[in-house]
Formats: sequence, C-alpha cells, structure tokens
Amino acid sequence: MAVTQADILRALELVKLPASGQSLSASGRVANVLIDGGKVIFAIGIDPTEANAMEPVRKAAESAVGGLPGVTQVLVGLTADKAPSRGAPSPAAQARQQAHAGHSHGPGGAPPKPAGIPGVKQIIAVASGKGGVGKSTTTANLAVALATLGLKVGVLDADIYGPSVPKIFGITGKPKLIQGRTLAPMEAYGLKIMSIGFLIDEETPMIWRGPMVISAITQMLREVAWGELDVLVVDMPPGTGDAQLTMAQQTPLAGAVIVSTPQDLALLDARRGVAMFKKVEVPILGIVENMSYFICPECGHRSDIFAHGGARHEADRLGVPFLGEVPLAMPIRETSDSGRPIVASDPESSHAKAYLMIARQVQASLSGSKLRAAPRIVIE
Ligand SMILES: Nc1ncnc2c1ncn2[C@@H]1O[C@H](COP(=O)(O)OP(=O)(O)OP(=O)(O)O)[C@@H](O)[C@H]1O
Repeated sequence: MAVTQADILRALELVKLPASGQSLSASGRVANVLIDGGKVIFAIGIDPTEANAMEPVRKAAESAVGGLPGVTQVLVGLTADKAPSRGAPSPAAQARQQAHAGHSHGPGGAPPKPAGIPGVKQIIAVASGKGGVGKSTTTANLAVALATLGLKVGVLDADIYGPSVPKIFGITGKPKLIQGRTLAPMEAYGLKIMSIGFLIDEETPMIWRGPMVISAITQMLREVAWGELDVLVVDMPPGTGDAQLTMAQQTPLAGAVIVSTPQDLALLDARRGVAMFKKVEVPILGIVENMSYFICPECGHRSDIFAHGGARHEADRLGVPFLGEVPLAMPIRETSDSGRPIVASDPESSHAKAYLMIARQVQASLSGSKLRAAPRIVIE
C-alpha cells in the first residue's frame, strides 16, 4: 500500500526538536511533502542560524520515514525559504525585507557568520543576478587561472538549478565515499571538484531544489575531503532569491565575483547581486563583463553587439572593482562545452589571458583580505 502524508507525519512524531523537545510533526516545520510511489521528499523549515543544530533532526527524520513500509527512498532538506512557524520571519526574509527597504542591520542584527572549513584558506563565490550569463564558464576558467598562478584550488558547484561544472571539466562518474559520510572530491586539471550534480539525481523536481540548499551546501562544504586549499571557488545558483541569500549567509565567504553580460537588464540583475552580498556583509571582489563583445571566428573582427562597457560603468557607479571583460567567442563556448576550459586547453590564447588578468586581480584582493572575521556585535 502506498505511503500517505498522514503516515509520514505519524513517523515524524518520534523525531524531537533539540531545543524544545517538541515533535517534528507538531512543530509545523514539515513542508513541501512530495510522494512519488515509494519516493518521499520533504523539507524542514528552519532559521539559517539553526542549520548545524537541525542537521541531526534532518537525519533522524530521514531514517524515521525511511523505515515506513513501502518507502524506498527518502530525501529531506533543511530550508530557510519558508519561515519557521514561530511567528518571526526568518533571517533570510528579514534581510530581504531590509534590502528592499534600504536599511542596514540594526545593532546586533548582523547575521552570525558560519565557521570556516579546516584546511581551506579562502572561499569565494561566483554569482550572477540571472541565469545564462556564463557564470559557470567564468567559475571554471577563473579556477584554472588561479591554479596557473600557483594556488591550490578547489571548485564547488552549488548551482542547484543547473549544475554544469562536471560537464565543463569533462568529469563523469560519482565521487567515492572515503570515510563515514566523507566524500573524496573529483579531480581535473589539478583542481579538486565537487558538484551538487553528483549528489542529486537529474529527476529531482525543480521546486524541491530551493529547499535543499542548506543541507546541500553544508554537506558539500563540510563532508568533502578538500585537503589543503588556498582558495575554493563556489559556483552559486543564479539569482538573488531566498535560496541564494541563504547560501551566501551559510558559506564562510571571503568575497564574491559577480558575472554579468553588458545588456541593461542583466546589469539590473547584477546590481541586485551586489546588493545581496553587501547585505550579508560579503565583500564584492568585483564584476566581470562576460560576452562583452563579439569576435568573428572567420576574420577576427570585433563587434560591440551589446554596446559593451556597461558592467565597467555599473561597477564604477556601485563603487566596486571592475575585474575585466571576456568576449563572446566561439573557442570559449566550444572548449567549455567539451570539458576543456580554455585557460587549460589554450593558455596562450587572448581569451585565456583575459581570464588570467581577472584571476590576478582576484588573487590581489584576496591577499589583502583574510577570511571574514566574526561580526562585531554592537549593543547600544
Ligand atoms: N564568453 C563566452 N563566449 C562564448 N560562449 C560562452 C561564453 N561564456 C559562456 N558561454 C556559453 O554560454 C552558455 C552558458 O554558459 P554557462 O553555463 O557558463 O552560464 P551560466 O550563467 O552558468 O548558466 P546557468 O545559469 O544556466 O547555470 C554555455 O554554452 C557556454 O559555453
């Protein structure tokens, strides 16, 4: 007999919340229950600050529901997309409201910063205000370029909506479990690589991917044997919604690179991206203008099809560094889509040199910044 929502809630009565001892079913935190034959997927609503404390609850919920007759697979995610049922809005929602209202955090109101990853010196995010602007291509080439400069580099593909890093690096297969829950990262071009694409199957419904962000990012950051890294480059999900904000809050970021194309609409989204990171007090390392101008593959002629230079202008306006421009060029697309990022496969090309210039600037600003310090809490 197929499992029902009532069966699931009954099983979750046995799972207790650490602080109150209340049962998970009674807490009203269980949301987005999807039942597909023997497959059960649901989310547990939390404040982003509770992510670590609620991880054991998530695991207990998974095993409680996994024990029900007829259940073959269970996926449970912690989500801050939905405010928990305690009346107060989640910090993610508060931050978003403040972003709209143009307020900064009040006294003591800065969100607590997550702990760093042992062995990983600095973590940077590559983000974009909207999809399809070349964020993953930039992540991959920037990572190879940073390695070319002599750094030990890892790449974490946290783009829950379209994990494309495995394809860009030509990686197939699954990472190996090396101890308990710890995964060995995959390797390519001297980089350590982990992707959300290795952890969720392609059929996971889109609507459920947002709620997965906290548990997915926690797992990929803390349950992967990264070893010693100078820099871990995180390919963020595109956009500036709650999922992205939560991820920016939950990751101990030293800074963020924003990728934009030169069109006005993309720049508007890039501005939102800058605002999002500023809101959670992550320094903006700079803006990259991708697909800045077009190089004709036949004659090498350059055309500024989108009136290039918009991102440089926008960076000036926002008072953040402009890191450089990358042309819309066939070899970039071909190498990226065939698993050989151009900085690795044609390091002497002008395109690879554009990424190297960006990497040099990123390295320079990182060497001037340590991992984010804990926030200063002011009590007035
Ligand atoms: N500078 C460039 N020149 C030519 N093609 C490019 C360039 N940058 C990216 N592309 C191509 O554009 C497509 C989208 O790029 P990519 O996947 O990097 O974007 P994205 O912003 O990460 O997208 P998504 O939001 O879907 O994750 C890919 O086919 C990629 O090869």
